[in-house]
Amino acid sequence: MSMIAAFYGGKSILITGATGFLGKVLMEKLFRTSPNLKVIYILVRPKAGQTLQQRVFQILNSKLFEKVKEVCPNVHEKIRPICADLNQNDFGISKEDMQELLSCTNIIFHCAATVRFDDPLRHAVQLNVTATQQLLQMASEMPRLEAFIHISTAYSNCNLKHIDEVIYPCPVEPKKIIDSLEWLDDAIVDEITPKLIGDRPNTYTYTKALGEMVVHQEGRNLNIAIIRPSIVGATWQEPFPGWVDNLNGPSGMIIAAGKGFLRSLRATPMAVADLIPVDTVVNLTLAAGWYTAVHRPKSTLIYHCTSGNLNPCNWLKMGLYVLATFEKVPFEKAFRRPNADFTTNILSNQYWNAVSHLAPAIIYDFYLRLTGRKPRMTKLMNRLLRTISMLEYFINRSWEWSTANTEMLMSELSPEDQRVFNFDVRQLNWLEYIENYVLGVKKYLLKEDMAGIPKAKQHLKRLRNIHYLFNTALFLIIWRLLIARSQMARNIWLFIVSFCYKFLSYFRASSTLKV
Ligand SMILES: CCCCCCCCCCCCCCCCCCCCCCCCCCCC(=O)SCCNC(=O)CCNC(=O)[C@H](O)C(C)(C)COP(=O)(O)OP(=O)(O)OC[C@H]1O[C@@H](n2cnc3c(N)ncnc32)[C@H](O)[C@@H]1OP(=O)(O)O
Ligand SMILES: NC(=O)C1=CN([C@@H]2O[C@H](COP(=O)(O)OP(=O)(O)OC[C@H]3O[C@@H](n4cnc5c(N)ncnc54)[C@H](OP(=O)(O)O)[C@@H]3O)[C@@H](O)[C@H]2O)C=CC1
Repeated sequence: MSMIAAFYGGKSILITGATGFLGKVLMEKLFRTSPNLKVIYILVRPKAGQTLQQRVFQILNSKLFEKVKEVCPNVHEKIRPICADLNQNDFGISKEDMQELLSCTNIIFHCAATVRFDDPLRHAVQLNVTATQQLLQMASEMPRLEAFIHISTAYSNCNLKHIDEVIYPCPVEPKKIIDSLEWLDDAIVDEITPKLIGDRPNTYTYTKALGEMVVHQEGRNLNIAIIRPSIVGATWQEPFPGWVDNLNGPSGMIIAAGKGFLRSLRATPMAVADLIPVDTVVNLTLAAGWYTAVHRPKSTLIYHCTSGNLNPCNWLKMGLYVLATFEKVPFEKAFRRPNADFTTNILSNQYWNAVSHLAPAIIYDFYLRLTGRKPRMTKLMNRLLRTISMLEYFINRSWEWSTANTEMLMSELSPEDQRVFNFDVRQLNWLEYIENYVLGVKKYLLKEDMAGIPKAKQHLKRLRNIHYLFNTALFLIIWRLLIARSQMARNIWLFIVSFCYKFLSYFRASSTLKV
């Protein structure tokens, strides 16, 4: 019997960010392995014209939850959506709901965050810092609380090269930042943002670091653990391989490469591609929840959930695995054939951006205009280039994360728990994982049918022929222009023609002699 699964039985669990990528997988695993848990409270906001109930209904009826329904048929009764917006005071939770949460919650998993790299500082602080502070305040009023698990990111200290499982202080206290944002106007905040974030690349990593500091300072009387995952990717094993539902991190890039939009990338081929499957993060999170509640460590433990030091893979290998998978399972209606290069040089990257990205987009838009349609490719390409420029920081560096706490936790698990809540990334086969990831992107993000693969292959063949034809025509035009203008080009041309003629004559003569 799994001790961890048994521990969550009968518990009331509060999850923030349950409608997000990680939150959904966390909820699924909890219901599947501890179907006798009492209730999962989820803080949800109405969104995109959908009520809370509609959002929950959609999640529970998705493919991800198919297995859950077999082991926990009354899952609808065990999930309790609570209307909440983490940007509001007291999260805008009604008095009755708040009362229930305060008196019943046993475990908190705080996953909600803004993961956008370009969020204005004010918004990122509101969600990643102030909301965390408010949740800690709530937690301190919960008499039955056994553990508070905060999800951070391994990149919260990406300004360092070697990162230990400790909290690194930020120069300006989070409280001071929160206070000053109350009276500073947006223009001044924008002006001081680069100074505040310092050598971090964006407001996301900076505010996640501030969030950790808040947890450390204001959660002293609570049983807390912090999980720091690196780049979270599709599921590895559970509930099935390759599940993914948003474009963050590599998923968007896999689509862009598979559809032939992304043809070159400024990336360091040998830098470590620190991907971690979402189900691995969830297993570690649940194990940490159990350990924190049962063993009550004296200080806040931080767990690095990374792959680089245990089972490293670099961007070159990952890129080649992705490209190899496109050969077997191509995406439909590609713009160009998937084929990409990594470059580390900024100038050559700009050249390839112009030649491989912008020029084909402009030519295609010209064709759309000619055929009376609205041009859209250049706009799309510029958006993609902007996204890539924000990811470049992460694909041109390597970090070393120590994993002593994570390894300690693994050793504390029974053999059964090591199997059910497996977070040993050493067992991961990257090629197999990437194949399933690409397949998952095709199925769950692009909603493409496997029956369309022969047609997609046919389409790629057509694109290859167009590519050859285009290159040949371009070569001939340039050559013709050169011959018209340069004596040297004419001489080379005459030399090639006479050489070919002599070669053919010799070949013909020798074959006549043989007969
Ligand atoms: C030498 C030889 C080599 C040969 C081999 C070469 C092979 C190369 C093949 C290439 C194969 C590729 C596979 C490898 C991938 C490499 C890249 C991997 C990148 C990894 C990055 C890791 C970062 C990790 C950081 C830390 C991790 C975390 O803690 S947080 C999680 C990460 N967070 C994010 O990823 C958020 C990023 N997103 C944003 O910040 C914003 O969305 C944005 C700034 C990117 C865009 O903002 P904007 O306001 O313009 O648009 P928005 O409204 O958000 O969306 C507009 C449309 O764009 C779509 N979208 C959104 N995000 C992405 C995305 N990441 N990728 C693609 N598209 C995206 C969005 O859905 C919208 O679409 P529509 O609705 O259709 O308009
Ligand atoms: N994805 C990754 O690569 C990594 C993620 N992480 C961390 O993991 C955690 C989960 O990330 P992930 O699941 O990928 O992110 P998602 O963007 O998929 O999910 C974010 C969640 O936060 C919720 N949320 C955002 N704003 C509010 C708000 N104002 N009120 C209520 N809820 C809100 C979202 O709700 P809604 O659906 O309503 O928008 C959603 O449920 C985050 O803390 C992130 O920092 C760490 C490392 C890597």
